[in-house]
Amino acid sequence: MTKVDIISGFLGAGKTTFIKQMIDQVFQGQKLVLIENEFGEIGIDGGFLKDAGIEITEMNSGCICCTLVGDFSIALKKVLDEYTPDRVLIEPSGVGKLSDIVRAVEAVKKDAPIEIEGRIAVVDGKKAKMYLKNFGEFYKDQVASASTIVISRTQMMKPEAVEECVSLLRGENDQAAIITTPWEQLDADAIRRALEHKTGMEDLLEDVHDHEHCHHDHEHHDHEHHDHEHCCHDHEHHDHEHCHHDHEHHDHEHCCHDHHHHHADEIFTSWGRETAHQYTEEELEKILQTLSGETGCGTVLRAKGILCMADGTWKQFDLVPGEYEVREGRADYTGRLCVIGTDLAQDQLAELFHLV
Ligand SMILES: Nc1nc2c(ncn2[C@@H]2O[C@H](COP(=O)(O)OP(=O)(O)OP(=O)(O)O)[C@@H](O)[C@H]2O)c(=O)[nH]1
Repeated sequence: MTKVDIISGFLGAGKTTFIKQMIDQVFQGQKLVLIENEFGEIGIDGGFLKDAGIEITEMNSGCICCTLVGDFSIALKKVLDEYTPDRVLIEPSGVGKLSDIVRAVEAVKKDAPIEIEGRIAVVDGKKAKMYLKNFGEFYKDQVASASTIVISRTQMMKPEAVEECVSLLRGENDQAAIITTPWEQLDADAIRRALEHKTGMEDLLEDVHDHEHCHHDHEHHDHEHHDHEHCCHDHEHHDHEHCHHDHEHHDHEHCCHDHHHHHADEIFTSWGRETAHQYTEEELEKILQTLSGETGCGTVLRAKGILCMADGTWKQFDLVPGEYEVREGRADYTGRLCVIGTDLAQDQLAELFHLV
């Protein structure tokens, strides 16, 4: 019997980081295959997992959604035949719907001995509210379809903000185990318990408490709402809000008429480049600062890349709104970068990265 875990989560939520932690702590000694489906991305994450001896299959032909469910089922079957793994980890694109992937995996059950263990949604705790509001169609599906919700970045959040986030998520899913503990404090047993979702009596009581709390919270914390908006770039928020009226409308339709829903590529676009351009540290810093804030290039939701620096070293970067990280990287065959968002102005992005 091959176990299957699906690790969904919006753009930049922390899926890859959490998968890495699970591989290190929870799935040691198991024969693993990771199936990744990135949205318009050049595979930038793969390196460390390959080093760890994990077999990686990338599905880059498009976002696994209703139209690709059949293709995905075939790809999964192929992986099962080829590697006979103990466990398959599936990392869908950030804008994929968890329910679509579950359906695709379920379809393989009749042909192969598999069992879905974890339906995981990784959620960036600092952005859950904004994203639920602005990208509800994709976001809600991930949260609502999950058996375990993993909140990232809780170590950077005030306890009240974590509680508020839990309440919001509970509003979409009152069954899932919700991991609120900062990841560096999580050990294998804690993760395993959450994945198996074996809640003891105390956990159950806590759930009830959280749930009650949730309604209460919704009613009275408008001021908190503004705080949150503020930390996630007010301007962007308004942009999103603007475009979201439409989405909300369709969201509603989605509930009633499934065929009216959006495909990820109708809403999100990606821009990627390979480049031999060499950047100074200051240049890169400035670009990332611009990109994580008011870009004037559209709404940037995610960017990552690996670039050659003027001093011959390589730097890898990861960016979500309001936050970015630069790490030492290993030389690649050339520099590569990718930006995902809505209404992206590609020419301006090229200019920002000095690629015109
Ligand atoms: N400090 C901290 N950083 C985190 C946490 N989760 C994610 N990150 C950072 O957020 C960035 C994005 O994390 P990834 O694991 O690549 O996110 P992802 O969901 O795989 O992103 P996609 O590539 O869009 O699918 C990285 O820079 C991570 O180091 C967390 O809990 N704490």
